[in-house]
Amino acid sequence: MFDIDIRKTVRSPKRAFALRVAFRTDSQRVVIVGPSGSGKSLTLQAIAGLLRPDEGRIAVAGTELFNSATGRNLPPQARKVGYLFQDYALFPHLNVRQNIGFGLNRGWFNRENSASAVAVDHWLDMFRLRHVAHQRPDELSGGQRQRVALARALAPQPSALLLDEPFAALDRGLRARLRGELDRIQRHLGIPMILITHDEEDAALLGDHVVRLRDGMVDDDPDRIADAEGECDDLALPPGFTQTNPNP
Ligand SMILES: Nc1ncnc2c1ncn2[C@@H]1O[C@H](COP(=O)(O)OP(=O)(O)OP(=O)(O)O)[C@@H](O)[C@H]1O
Repeated sequence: MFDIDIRKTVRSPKRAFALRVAFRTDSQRVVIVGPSGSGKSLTLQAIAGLLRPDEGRIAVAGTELFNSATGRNLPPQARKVGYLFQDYALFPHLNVRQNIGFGLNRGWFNRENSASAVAVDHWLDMFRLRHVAHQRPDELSGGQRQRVALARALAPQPSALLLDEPFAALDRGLRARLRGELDRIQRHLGIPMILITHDEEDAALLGDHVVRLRDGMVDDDPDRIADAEGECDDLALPPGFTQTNPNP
């Protein structure tokens, strides 16, 4: 289902980060977990076609999307992958219905045609959004915004779904509910997905295949990941702060 081998070095003026990620799985449900800065988003961007690897090969659901050896590099729109951004990236001046239909109507100015109207109705019902269909993103709750973004990513019927920290902006209760909802919807649609997260609970429920990243590489030793998550424990306090409870 996913055959990924990405090598990419990204550089900022003071630092270079080397991404060397390879995994292959027949599972439809992949979760990439790892600490901040381990290369999760870069990996997802490379699969979506938003970042060109220096070398490697990317194949999803039997379609080769990138191969440095042959020069194949499908543009993002030809990859047919739905991408859910961390901040959802909804269009602020479009209502829920228009956001979901955006990819179906191909452009800002195209009027909704009857086939896409039926399709949008379907997604509004599936995600329980019909009662807010005419509201704009700033008039929605966090959970509703997340469901609109998911419906918009799924509406063009992509061959795979890529989710960048889909629950990060939500509180714990909502997070658990929407995690369950994504679980049901993925099973219902049978769509291959890769989800990236810091949260082991996401990995436990949604990750039939779990890829652990550290420092840009796949790490098969979970204890080392746990160490990395705790790295900030040893940070010095800022000037003027006193530690009131050194051994909580
Ligand atoms: N365009 C870029 N140019 C230079 N360095 C970059 C660029 N994008 C990301 N990086 C660096 O690459 C590393 C991995 O970034 P990435 O966004 O993939 O991390 P992540 O695991 O998704 O982190 P987080 O969980 O915080 O979102 C980071 O150290 C980051 O600073």
